Amino acid sequence: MPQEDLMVDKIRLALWQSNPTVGDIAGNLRKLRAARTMAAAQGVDLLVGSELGLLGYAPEDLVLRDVVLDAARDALEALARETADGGPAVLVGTPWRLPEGRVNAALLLQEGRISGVVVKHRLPNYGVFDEMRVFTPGPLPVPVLFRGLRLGVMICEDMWYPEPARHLKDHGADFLVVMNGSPFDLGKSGDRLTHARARAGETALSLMYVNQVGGQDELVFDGGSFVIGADGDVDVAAPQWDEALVVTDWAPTGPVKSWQCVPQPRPRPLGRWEEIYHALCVGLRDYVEKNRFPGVLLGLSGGVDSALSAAIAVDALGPERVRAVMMPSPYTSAESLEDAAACARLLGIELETIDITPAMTAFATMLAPAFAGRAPDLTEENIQSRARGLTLMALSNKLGPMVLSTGNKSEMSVGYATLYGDMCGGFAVLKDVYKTSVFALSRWRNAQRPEGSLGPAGPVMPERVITKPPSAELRPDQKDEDSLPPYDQLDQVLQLLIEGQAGVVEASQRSKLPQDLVERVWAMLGRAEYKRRQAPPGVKITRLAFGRDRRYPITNAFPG
Ligand SMILES: Nc1ncnc2c1ncn2[C@@H]1O[C@H](COP(=O)(O)OP(=O)(O)OC[C@H]2O[C@@H]([n+]3cccc(C(=O)O)c3)[C@H](O)[C@@H]2O)[C@@H](O)[C@H]1O
Ligand SMILES: Nc1ncnc2c1ncn2[C@@H]1O[C@H](COP(=O)(O)OP(=O)(O)OP(=O)(O)O)[C@@H](O)[C@H]1O
Ligand SMILES: NC(=O)CC[C@H](N)C(=O)O
Repeated sequence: MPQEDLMVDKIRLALWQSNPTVGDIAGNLRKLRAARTMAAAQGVDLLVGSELGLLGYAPEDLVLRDVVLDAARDALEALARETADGGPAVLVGTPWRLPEGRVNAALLLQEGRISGVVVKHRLPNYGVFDEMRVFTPGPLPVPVLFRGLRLGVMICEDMWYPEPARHLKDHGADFLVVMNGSPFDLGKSGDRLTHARARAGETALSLMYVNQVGGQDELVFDGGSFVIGADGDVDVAAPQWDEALVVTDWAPTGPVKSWQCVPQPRPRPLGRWEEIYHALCVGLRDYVEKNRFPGVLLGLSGGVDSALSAAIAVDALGPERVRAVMMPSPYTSAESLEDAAACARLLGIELETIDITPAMTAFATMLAPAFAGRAPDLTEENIQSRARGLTLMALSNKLGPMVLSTGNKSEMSVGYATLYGDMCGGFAVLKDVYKTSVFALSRWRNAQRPEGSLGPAGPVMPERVITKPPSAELRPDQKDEDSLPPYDQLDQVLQLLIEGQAGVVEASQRSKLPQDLVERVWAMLGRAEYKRRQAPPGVKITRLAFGRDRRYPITNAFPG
């Protein structure tokens, strides 16, 4: 019977906002089956997943391996057979092999078979994306048929340009369904809505947007799936930062009988600091869980970076999975000892003390002949930082938790950190957070406990940790501002030079700060590239994070 004759007058679609683990096809399939069972219990006709949901986004070079594609195909064929049970059909994202090459695809599974394949047309190849490297682009998409409906399926980047949606509309799409692996950054949810509204407006079609949630290496996915009407109004919104199965009801309405979704109450939108804090917790939690660490350990100095890193770790993993170590030297102040102890107490974590003075003495003795006649300088300061790094790595080797690195974006920008010292570790949760934001997030967390947190209510660090001048305490009376511009100025200039891509003259004009200060920051930024290449990964939250997003040569003789 022709599909049009089967045309339904209402349909129930479930949006499956899932947190897959990249590469875990069997585990992701298990979760998809569980979601389908839940959807079946609610009378769902079609379950819609996120981009490459079976393998997880972003799979990078994994999809170049034939065994991976074979495993994805076997899993898909098994799931397709299961849809003969009369339960919901499934629209699932997966890498797929076609005669033209390896593609980023969406497969419609219904009535025991694969009934449609849609291929991603626009492969993003900028910023953190490298899809041209591993996939062949498909032609402009045409609708897939489901119970007489023409589903206008697009995959992520395809929604960011007008042609795919227009092509689907020209081929009779009843509404648009977009499957996404769209990572979080500040401002991303606004961008998504702008593009979704543009496509809905141009085609006069409603649009369903399904995104992944969870952390994957440096990327974190906020979910935030939604449905908008052709008028651009948000009818349905899934929560951010959590897995969700959202059941939606659709019917042709209005004078022209266009398919629309029945509106639902929407979750409370998150504020700026709350959103960033969630991103950091989810990014760290999933890195630790998906790489199967029992927990984390970190140096707790009494300073704000390690205090905030510890708070995030406790909120994400629970106090019993976070271990802190105070490693005093002769330069450590009584204030720092008190503040580290107070942080640990407030967070409910164990604080161990391991004095690094014996290591400093041992190195001084070992190096004395080689250093004869030379005055102490930065070398000895870095040895302190390295003694701490070595101690933490030894504890990690012996006991199993991953070392949490505490460096922030301001320090990473200008190289204000010791290679193989405080830069050592597996993951740097604050890597993309400027120091001024570290202060703001600390104040925010002291004032409220985030929803879903495994940490305590109430303040997590003494006020003094936030208000005292930052110091590395590697020599008497040292302050960060002896070597760096004040953080409010430094961060303003860095944001202009990095995210704003401004030149020195423009950054000086826009910040109203002296050009020689901006030149100094620009020089430090360039010189520190070698350190950043050796830095641990961390959660991307800004428009331009270090790592895959910003690739400058280390050896770089371009003047200015
Ligand atoms: N282009 C390049 N490619 C590869 N390697 C390069 C390099 N340039 C230098 N190097 C190597 O790197 C070494 C210099 O780097 P490194 O040993 O790290 O030392 P360095 O950058 O000279 O000093 C560390 C800086 O970080 C500050 N710090 C340390 C610890 C904590 C904090 C804090 O407040 O959080 C701040 C400290 O006050 C100092 O300003 C050189 O001796 C050389 O071996
Ligand atoms: N006395 C210490 N005991 C334990 N860890 C330390 C100590 N000093 C430094 N560290 C570790 O090294 C990291 C870099 O610390 P440092 O004090 O040099 O600068 P910072 O960037 O101001 O960090 P923080 O604000 O946490 O002090 C700290 O975050 C901490 O993890
Ligand atoms: N997976 C993708 O195609 C992501 C690209 C897209 N522009 C986004 O970040 O939302």
